[in-house]
Amino acid sequence: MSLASNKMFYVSWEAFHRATKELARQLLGQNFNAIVAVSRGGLVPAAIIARELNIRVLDSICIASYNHDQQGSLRVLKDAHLADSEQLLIVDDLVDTGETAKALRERFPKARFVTVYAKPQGKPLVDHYVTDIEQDTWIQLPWDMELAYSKPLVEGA
Ligand SMILES: O=P(O)(O)OC[C@H]1O[C@H](OP(=O)(O)OP(=O)(O)O)[C@H](O)[C@@H]1O
Ligand SMILES: O=c1[nH]c(=O)c2nc[nH]c2[nH]1
Ligand SMILES: [Mg+2]
Repeated sequence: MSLASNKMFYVSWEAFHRATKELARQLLGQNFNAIVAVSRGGLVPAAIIARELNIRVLDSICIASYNHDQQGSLRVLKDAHLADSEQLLIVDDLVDTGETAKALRERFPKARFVTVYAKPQGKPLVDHYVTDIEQDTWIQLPWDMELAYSKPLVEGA
C-alpha cells in the first residue's frame, strides 16, 4: 500500500514500548538465547525484548525493501552471523506484505519470528505479534515522526 491511501495508524514512543513489552511477555519462558534484529525497524523492539528477557547476545540482518512507502525489490545488505536454531528469536517492527518475513523464514527456518504489528497478508508468517493493523493502513512509527503544532478544530483542518 502507499501513503496515498491516507489511512494512518500513529504510534507514539510510549505505545510502541508498551506493545513491545507485551510481546516480550508473550515470549516469557520460551528460553531464547539470542536475537537477530531485522534492521532497521527491528532494532528498537529487539533492544526492548532483549532487556525484558535478559538476552545479551544480539546480531542484525540488514534488509531494505521500501523507499519510504514504496516497496521495491528486497536487498540483504548484511547477513547475520548467528546460527539458525529454535532458541534464536528474529525480531522486526512489523509485517506488511510478508515479503521480508518470507526471506527471513528461508534464511532462518528453525528460528521464531516475531513482530509488534501485523497486517493480514503477512500475519500467517509470524509466530507472535501484538497488534492487528488493516492492510490498507500505513503504520507511522515514532522514529519517523516529530511533535508539531496542531490547529484548533474551529480553524478547520
Ligand atoms: O512485510 P513487508 O511488506 O516486507 O514489509 C515489512 C518490512 O518493511 C519495513 O522495513 P523497510 O524495508 O522499510 O526498512 P527499514 O526497516 O530500514 O525501515 C519494516 O521494518 C519491515 O521490515
Ligand atoms: O513505517 C512503515 N509503516 C508501514 O505500514 C510499513 N509497511 C511496510 N513498511 C512499513 N513501514
Ligand atoms: Mg524493516
